[in-house]
Amino acid sequence: MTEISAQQKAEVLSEALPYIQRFFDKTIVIKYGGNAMIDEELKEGFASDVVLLKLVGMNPVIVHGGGPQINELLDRIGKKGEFIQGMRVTDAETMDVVEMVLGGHVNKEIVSLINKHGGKAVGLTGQDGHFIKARKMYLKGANDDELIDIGQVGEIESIDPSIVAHLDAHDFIPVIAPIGVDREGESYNINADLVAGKLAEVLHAEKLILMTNTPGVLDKEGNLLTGLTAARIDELFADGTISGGMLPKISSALDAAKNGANSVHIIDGRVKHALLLEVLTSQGVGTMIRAH
Ligand SMILES: Nc1ncnc2c1ncn2[C@@H]1O[C@H](COP(=O)(O)OP(=O)(O)O)[C@@H](O)[C@H]1O
Ligand SMILES: CC(=O)N[C@@H](CCC(=O)OP(=O)(O)O)C(=O)O
Repeated sequence: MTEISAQQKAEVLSEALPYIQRFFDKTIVIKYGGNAMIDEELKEGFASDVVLLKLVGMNPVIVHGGGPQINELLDRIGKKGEFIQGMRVTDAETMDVVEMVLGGHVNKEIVSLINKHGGKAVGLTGQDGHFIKARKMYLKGANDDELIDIGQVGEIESIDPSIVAHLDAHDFIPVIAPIGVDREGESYNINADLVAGKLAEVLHAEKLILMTNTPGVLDKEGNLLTGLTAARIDELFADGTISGGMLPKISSALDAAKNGANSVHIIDGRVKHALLLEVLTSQGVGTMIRAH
């Protein structure tokens, strides 16, 4: 990194003032993808950024993924992770692993890192207070009437925002694992992008930030698309530019942009302090998704 002078440092800090004013007391939903949890330095940087945003008066709400971490544990028990349209095929044994990894290890690691940096993080899954109500999801097949069963995967029926709002109001930082529950108490594995998007809607978030492992959405030549509207997204879906895990990500980003989140961004979580750059500087990185 090139050295910057004391004067330049002061200017960077001063540049944050209008953003702090604009986002004071606003909710920022941050999806921390499993692919962005690469090394300790990045994870520490993420945790300290979250604490900084909270201390300057914003309400960060974290939803985390953990896809690669689930794959790692599946590998260890000799099971291969399988995805269809960006969704994990989840049989009963896989669901146990999902609950262990998302509700256990990954959630607790993020909570503990935030707390180490001086925040007051509280870990939750949708089971807590039944706040994420889910039902079994089926994927659409090639023909419209064909439905694909992918096991214990859920789609969101509703999210009760009150627990998160209570935690925010008392200076806690909610850290949410994407597990939902139905009326019978059955757990469902939900794609974390869907939970983050819906949460941003019900909380009327100022920002939804999806942190992943690409510079943003790329076109077929690999160039970064800095802004996308619904019409352009339809074209990119149709010509196959968007695939795999980017499918649910863009769908939920667009739904959130249409239904209540003020601005929606897909950013590169492999960049150190990507969160601070996005929220507190004019160097917003990645792709911004807009309804129109
Ligand atoms: N057009 C595209 N632009 C960028 N990434 C894409 C695109 N289409 C598919 N992808 C894939 O989507 C991945 C991000 O989704 P995913 O693996 O689910 O990440 P996360 O764990 O962060 O949710 C990228 O690493 C890339 O492989
Ligand atoms: C149904 C489904 O696909 N659930 C995801 C939940 C975790 C997730 O979304 O993690 P990333 O954000 O790191 O991809 C999974 O099992 O991998």
